[in-house]
Amino acid sequence: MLQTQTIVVKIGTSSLTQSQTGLLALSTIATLVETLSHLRRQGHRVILVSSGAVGVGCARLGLTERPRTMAMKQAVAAVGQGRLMRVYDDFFTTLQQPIAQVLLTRSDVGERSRYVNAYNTFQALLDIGVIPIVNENDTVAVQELKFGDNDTLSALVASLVEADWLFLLTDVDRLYSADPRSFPDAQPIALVTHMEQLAQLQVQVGSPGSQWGTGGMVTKIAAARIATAAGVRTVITEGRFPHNIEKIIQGEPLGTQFAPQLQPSNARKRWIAYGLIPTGKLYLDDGAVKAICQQGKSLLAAGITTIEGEFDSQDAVQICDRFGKEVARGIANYSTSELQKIRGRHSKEIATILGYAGAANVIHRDNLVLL
Ligand SMILES: Nc1ncnc2c1ncn2[C@@H]1O[C@H](COP(=O)(O)OP(=O)(O)O)[C@@H](O)[C@H]1O
Ligand SMILES: N[C@@H](CCC(=O)OP(=O)(O)O)C(=O)O
Repeated sequence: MLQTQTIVVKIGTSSLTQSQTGLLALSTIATLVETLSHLRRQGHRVILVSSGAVGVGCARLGLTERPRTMAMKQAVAAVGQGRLMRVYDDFFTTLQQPIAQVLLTRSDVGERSRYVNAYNTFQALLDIGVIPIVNENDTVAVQELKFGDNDTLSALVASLVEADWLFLLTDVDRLYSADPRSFPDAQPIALVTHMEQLAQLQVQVGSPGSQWGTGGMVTKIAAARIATAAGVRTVITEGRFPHNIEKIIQGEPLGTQFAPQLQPSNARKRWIAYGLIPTGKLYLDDGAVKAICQQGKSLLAAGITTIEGEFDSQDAVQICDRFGKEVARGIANYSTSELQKIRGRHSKEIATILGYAGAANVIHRDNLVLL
């Protein structure tokens, strides 16, 4: 028997609802509930990240398309989330499986103490055999502080709980070299051992497939990047056949599997990379990019060419090469206004320029995460 695994399963609106009517896909939900309850009874720790609040809310209110304004989306999500949980509770209760609702916003993981608190709550729920059902707290999240899509949210949850598996259930059986709806000859991809492979294969990810889905494959691949960096094996597979989750855990090569990185970053670094919300951007010259990316050095003021955004000391910033490609994230020791004065200058000059002695580096390597 397989040792206890922590398994995060994310199901998208496209799998939870019928494409024509927008009504719930009850047989899919029933099979999903059966599968997850079975995994629980085998001793595994299971978390479900479920979309569908907006989709179900629309169906309940008889709306024929996804609302456009933020306030209306939030209102519709408030209608749908309760309905969705009611359905899950009915199904799971039939199998005597307790569940819990966990609604998160971006700021819940952006602050270290709340992140740690969320971790503790998940562990407590899993310890007592509950399946937490997670969604973004759509009703209160403001645009700038939204995860925006549940693929990303599920990857952050998988990283937070140090899961073994993340399953992204959707309405295609796997990732293809291009969107199979538009390119019927697109080639299926079974295994991705490292993310650069996708660029080498020139995989095209298109736009969301269904009327209700939000992110298409773009957000699923971004999620796979976050999760695999945290050591989580990630699988994109078809939501219509939730039983496949068990087959995949037992080794069947279904869906597209993304191998976990062998040396996952530590919990604090993962939080710096994906929990914190960056408020600025630093552009580096080539020498500085090499120093931080290849030599494991701290970032010095001398290598910074341009600064964007308004941030304070100890805020998170994105670090980009001269082409604007993000190469790392980190916590800055200086604010925007301080950095404007010291960028491009030698560390020894900092005290004279600012009139006080600060840190010798702009971002210490312990606070720096390569992406
Ligand atoms: N390279 C690709 N391989 C597979 N599907 C793709 C690809 N590019 C785009 N897609 C589209 O992504 C859709 C799934 O995304 P989405 O509708 O957002 O689902 P969900 O609601 O499950 O998150 C598929 O229906 C498919 O049309
Ligand atoms: N929080 C939103 C989900 C947004 C989302 O990512 O949807 P989907 O692309 O269907 O996974 C909802 O419950 O409707």
